This record gives sequence, C-alpha cells and structure tokens, in this order.
Amino acid sequence: MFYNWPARNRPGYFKEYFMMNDQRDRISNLAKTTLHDGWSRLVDYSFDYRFSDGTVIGRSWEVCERPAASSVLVFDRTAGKFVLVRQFRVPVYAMGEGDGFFVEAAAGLIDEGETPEEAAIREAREETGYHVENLLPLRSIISAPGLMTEKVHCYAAIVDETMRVGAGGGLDEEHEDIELVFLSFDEAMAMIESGALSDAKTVVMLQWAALNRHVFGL
Ligand SMILES: Nc1nc2c(ncn2[C@@H]2O[C@H](COP(=O)(O)OP(=O)(O)O[C@H]3O[C@H](CO)[C@@H](O)[C@H](O)[C@@H]3O)[C@@H](O)[C@H]2O)c(=O)[nH]1
Ligand SMILES: [Mg+2]
Repeated sequence: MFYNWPARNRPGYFKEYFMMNDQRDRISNLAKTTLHDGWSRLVDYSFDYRFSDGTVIGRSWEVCERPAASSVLVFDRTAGKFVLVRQFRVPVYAMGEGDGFFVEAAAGLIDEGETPEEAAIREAREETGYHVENLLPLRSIISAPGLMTEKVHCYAAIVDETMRVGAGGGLDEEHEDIELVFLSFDEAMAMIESGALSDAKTVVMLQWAALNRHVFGL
C-alpha cells in the first residue's frame, strides 16, 4: 500500500520548525529532584524562567516522567469496523467518569530495545488478536503536556479476517482483562459526539480517519 505524504511530513520538518523557534535560552539553572520512583517517576524541576519582557523568576514544576508508547487504530475491512478495546482504567474510575471501563485504541508502552512500530505491532496482537502490517504512521501526540513526558506514536492498520490470529484480550501475566469493541465508522463518530469515547489518542486517530475515509474504503 502506498500513501502520498503531504510536504509537512517530510523528515526534518519538525527539526527546522523548532530551530527557527528555539527559545531554550529562556530556561537556565535546571535542577531535578526525584520525589517518587515507582511505576511512574515524579520529579521536581526547579529552574530560572525568563519572561518575554526579560524578567527572570525561579519556578518549579512537578513532572511525571513516563516512557513513550504506541497506539494503533485497527480497521477490519471484512467487518467494516474499527477494532477498539475496553478495559478498567483506574484514573478514569477515580475521576468518577462512568464506571471506569474505558474504550480506547490498542496501545501500550514501548519495551526496551523495541522501535515504536514493533511495539505497535506487538500491542495490536496482544490486545486485539490481529496481526497488523503496513502500519500507516499518523501523528505522534503528547498526552498531557502540563503533567507528564509521555508521547504516543499513533498508527492506523487495515486488516481483514484472515489476520485475526489470536483472541486478543491482553496478557494474563499482567492481569490485563481487555474486551474487544467493534464499531462502525458511524458508531465511533456517535460515541465521540456523546462523550462515551473520550480517550484523547483514540479521538485524534478516529478524527484523522474521518478526514481520510478513502484510506479505509469508507
Ligand atoms: N498504568 C499502570 N500500569 C501498571 C501498573 N503496574 C503494573 N502495570 C501494568 O503495566 C501494563 C501496561 O500495559 P500497556 O498495554 O503497556 O500500557 P497501557 O496501560 O495500555 O497504556 C497505554 O495506554 C495509556 C492510556 O491511554 C497510555 O497512558 C499509555 O502510555 C499507553 O499508551 C499493564 O499490564 C498493567 O497491568 C501501574 O501502577 N500503572
Ligand atoms: Mg494497553
């Protein structure tokens, strides 16, 4: 499968953009203190910050340091449906948003030594049971820029029923309990409208799908 990339996707574009807009010299004297080092690392960043008028103040910020992750929007063209997953998400439960069982695209953390693409293929298989190939790279998103360092590499993958090689559902040894959710394009859009589907990376990927329906034959 071949795709036409818009000019802004050419390699180096983002680097050029940041070089033109580089304001790193506004930050100085950075010192880091680890506040908690568990599943996530919480670090206090203390630094001097220069406002655009030249005033300098001391600031500090709590940063949750997280590794990068990959996520895949799987579309089964035989069924004509997106293959999403539902699982219990403790923070969503803590927020009192429904029952905490939350619909998302398959996603997971990139393991040591893995590329983002390899992690996307592994997670799609573990969680949805589909073997995906021909990953179409979408945007990478920064999940919560005021809170944590997590970046999610997003992909789309078109599969058919012959590529369903396992049951999905996640890994037993990690106590993953993941249910598959098959949604037509219209059902997915309606769930975004109603707020029933509100996971940021998944909304971004489905809205990309809405702008590029031809890619999915929709
Ligand atoms: N979150 C979390 N997971 C834990 C913890 N302890 C163990 N785990 C295990 O770590 C594994 C994480 O599974 P992955 O599939 O690799 O990641 P994920 O939880 O699905 O996270 C993905 O989605 C999140 C929500 O969108 C993203 O925040 C994350 O970066 C990633 O994309 C699970 O088996 C989970 O049980 C903990 O304290 N917190
Ligand atoms: Mg996961």
